[in-house]
Amino acid sequence: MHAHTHSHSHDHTHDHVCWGHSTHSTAHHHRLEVSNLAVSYRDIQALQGINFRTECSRSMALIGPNGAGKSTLLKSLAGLVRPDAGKILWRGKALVSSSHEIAYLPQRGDVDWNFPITVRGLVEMGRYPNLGLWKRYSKHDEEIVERALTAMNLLDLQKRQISALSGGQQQRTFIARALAQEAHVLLLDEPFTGLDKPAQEALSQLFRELTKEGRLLIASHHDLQTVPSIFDDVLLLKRQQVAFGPVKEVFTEETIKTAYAS
Ligand SMILES: Nc1ncnc2c1ncn2[C@@H]1O[C@H](COP(=O)(O)OP(=O)(O)OP(=O)(O)O)[C@@H](O)[C@H]1O
Repeated sequence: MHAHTHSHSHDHTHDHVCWGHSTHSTAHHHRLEVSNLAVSYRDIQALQGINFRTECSRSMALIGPNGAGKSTLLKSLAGLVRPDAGKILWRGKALVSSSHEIAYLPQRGDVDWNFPITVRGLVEMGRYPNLGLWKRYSKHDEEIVERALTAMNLLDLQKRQISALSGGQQQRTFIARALAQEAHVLLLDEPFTGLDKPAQEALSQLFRELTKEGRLLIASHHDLQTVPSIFDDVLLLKRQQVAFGPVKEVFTEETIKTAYAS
């Protein structure tokens, strides 16, 4: 684990980021390819036959009924669950779970919001994968944390405990941590759940900005109505893949019916 963190710390240059102002575009290298993915928990086949390709600057919704495998797919992309079969390639290589390029935000219910840590403290944790074994938290790290807090409009709240935040503020704190990590790929498990309308609107605006900057966003989502306004692509699933593609093309009455049919 530490060895991975270490080996990744050196390839952290601006040529490798998919956002920013690099003159030679490398965006086409920043592709995520999943082929024939299958995941099971002991005797439960949670997922099989998952196939899709996407890339930086796009956002993708994972849609399906309870137990369809949305969280399982996000966890396998985050390297937290080991697939039984299939491949996950990020930038042409097998995904390494400790890569700082991938950030994972668990479902709200899976987070211990009473854990004693401040907003700033949580965002600073985003720098750890980038530090390597011997490096110290530097001025540069501090600047990145500051920028992430600013971007998420959290400067005024930075000293607050995460337990004393609203749901929307908590989501922004986790996204700020992903920004501090300089993640290219954001994997979010039901980020809109528990947010009121204004907070949802703010979060979808934020999604648009993050993808415009060149990040790849993948989120499980429950509200079918808001899919077209938030996401570019959709993967409908029900333990198996029902459909994948641009929302406009594949998010149809028919595919939705297939995914939700009992
Ligand atoms: N740790 C686990 N051990 C055993 N079975 C699990 C585990 N996690 C998930 N499962 C099972 O795998 C299947 C897929 O679950 P998953 O949580 O991925 O679905 P989901 O689409 O995210 O559901 P929801 O919308 O309810 O969050 C379910 O049948 C679930 O019970």
